[in-house]
Amino acid sequence: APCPFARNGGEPPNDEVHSKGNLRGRRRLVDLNNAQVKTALDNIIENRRDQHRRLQTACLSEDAYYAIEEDIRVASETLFADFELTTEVDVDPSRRVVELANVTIADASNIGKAHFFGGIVRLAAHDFMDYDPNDASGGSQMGQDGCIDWEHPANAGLPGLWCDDCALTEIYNVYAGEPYFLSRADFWVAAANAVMHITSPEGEKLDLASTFRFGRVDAETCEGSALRLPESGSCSEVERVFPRMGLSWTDATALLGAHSLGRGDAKFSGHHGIWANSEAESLVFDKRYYEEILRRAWIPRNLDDDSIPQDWTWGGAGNDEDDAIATRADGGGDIVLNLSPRFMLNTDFSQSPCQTYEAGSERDEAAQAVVRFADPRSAVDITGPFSNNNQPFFDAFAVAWEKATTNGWTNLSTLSEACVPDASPSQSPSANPTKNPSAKPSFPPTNEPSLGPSSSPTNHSSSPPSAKPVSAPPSTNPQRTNPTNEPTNVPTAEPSRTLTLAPVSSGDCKDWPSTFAVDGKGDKDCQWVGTQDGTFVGPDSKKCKKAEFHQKCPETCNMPCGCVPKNEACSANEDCCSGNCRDGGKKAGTCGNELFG
Ligand code: HEM
Repeated sequence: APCPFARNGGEPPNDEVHSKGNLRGRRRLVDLNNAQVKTALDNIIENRRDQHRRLQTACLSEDAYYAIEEDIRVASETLFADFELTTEVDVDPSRRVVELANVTIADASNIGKAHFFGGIVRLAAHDFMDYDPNDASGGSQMGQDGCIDWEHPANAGLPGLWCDDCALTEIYNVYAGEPYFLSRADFWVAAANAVMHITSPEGEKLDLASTFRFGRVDAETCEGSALRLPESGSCSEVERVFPRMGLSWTDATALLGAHSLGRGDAKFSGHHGIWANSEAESLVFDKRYYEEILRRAWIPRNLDDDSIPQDWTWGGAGNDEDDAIATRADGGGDIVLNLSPRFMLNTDFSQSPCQTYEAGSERDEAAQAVVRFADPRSAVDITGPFSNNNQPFFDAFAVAWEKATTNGWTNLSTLSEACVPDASPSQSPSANPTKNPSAKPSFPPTNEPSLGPSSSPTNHSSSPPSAKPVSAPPSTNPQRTNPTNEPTNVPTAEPSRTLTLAPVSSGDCKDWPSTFAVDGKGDKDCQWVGTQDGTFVGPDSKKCKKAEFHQKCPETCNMPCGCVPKNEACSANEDCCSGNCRDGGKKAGTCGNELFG
């Protein structure tokens, strides 16, 4: 074939002459605009890639996949082992002590463990939520490519999970080299799958092995990635990001159920607390997130403080308290003793019936999915009680997760039952890590409950790994799909809800008005329960004073209409929607005052 570097008729250049004066180099530079030359260079690069692919393991076995899970389980148990509290604790008098009697040491340990598990799932999600098939301005369409912007505040907390001496990174180093050559992107998905398998309820384990795919190639840069991630401020962020990823409202709603796991941290996002109802529950991947959305009388939090992002909480005990810090008398360090406040983000609420928009709007699909995933036992009272069946949620999650984690890739490979040793050359490419795969990482036991993503920089480096292992491209030659104009919201068949929606609009907040069962008078809406002029003042309402209402569903926007059920004494520190109401030391029966006053 004619030599692309030759000027005269494609004759091969005289190597001796060229090499002496370094003419070959210069000639190449001169000819870079030549299409023929470009093609030749592309071929050379492509050949190099092929070479790498041949060196890559063509196979990832189920054993290896589950070995990752086992490593993560062992790491979590070692890092966050429950510890015995053998000595007295001195509670810091400057901090309020909350429900001290209810807090166990296991809770303190669970905080760290849930954050470790939650952080792993969040890491995978932050990698895939930057996918945009129509925008390759950052170098690619992004998506699950092992690349996130570590410096950006949107990813705050994650560098404490993925750093040179972080447990998760150490586990990865085992699988980054021979014979696995797993990319970071593949590993983050496998690790998140492992977490969901470990933390889902016994007897209902969510095993995503059958939909797991490997072969993604890592990107080393992804400029602008963090700007593509959703912010927590409003429902429209869900609309900005998820349809772009080819996901439906049902998919988005299912993915957000991952918030049943882990926590928000004032240090990182500014949103502090857990979505679940207890530290122990925040360690479980299940449908509680949807139950919580439906069953609580959510009220806005941090409206008056610009330095803290606004979100939602409810009137449960500990939800508005400071942390209580106990110092171990034996010098073992501080222990956070409070139950974390329960919270929801504005974006979480976009999935809730409480913010259903116009009847027939796309968002209604999300509202209905929330009800379906929560699986209330009664079709009329969707605020509970709920079944123990996680299947509707898990089924939808598996579909959405597969789409989200494979977006933009084709020809990814599935796990094999077993891998046959490959006869192909075994020498690994120089770019690949060479760590001995049989050397399992070890995690020193610790008594501190605060390790993990929330730990201080003294325990974990605050920056991502300086020399991130780079994987060879996979043998299956996966490719990025071409930009497509995928349909934005895929309609899904939904069961119909029995309650009638009559949205009330109030600025950005559109509420689904509560209905109240009024003894002997049928259902009444919040407007009726409020004062005559429509100002909603809860217990000050003339009608509320009769205290003969049963609240059917929570108000979330700006209509704090929560009445005390007839003859119900406020004995428990619970919210109105659970049938009881907060006491908080005040007179029984002042639920509305306590919640909304
Ligand atoms: C609208 C989209 C989303 C928003 C606005 C959002 C926002 C947040 C925020 C503010 C936090 C707290 C972070 C911190 O302070 O440490 C968080 C944590 C978390 N997110 Fe999301 N998220 C979204 C989607 C997702 C998705 C799709 C997943 C997974 C499928 C996910 C999984 C998690 C998990 C597991 C945590 C707990 C992390 C931990 O315990 O460290 N999120 N998210």
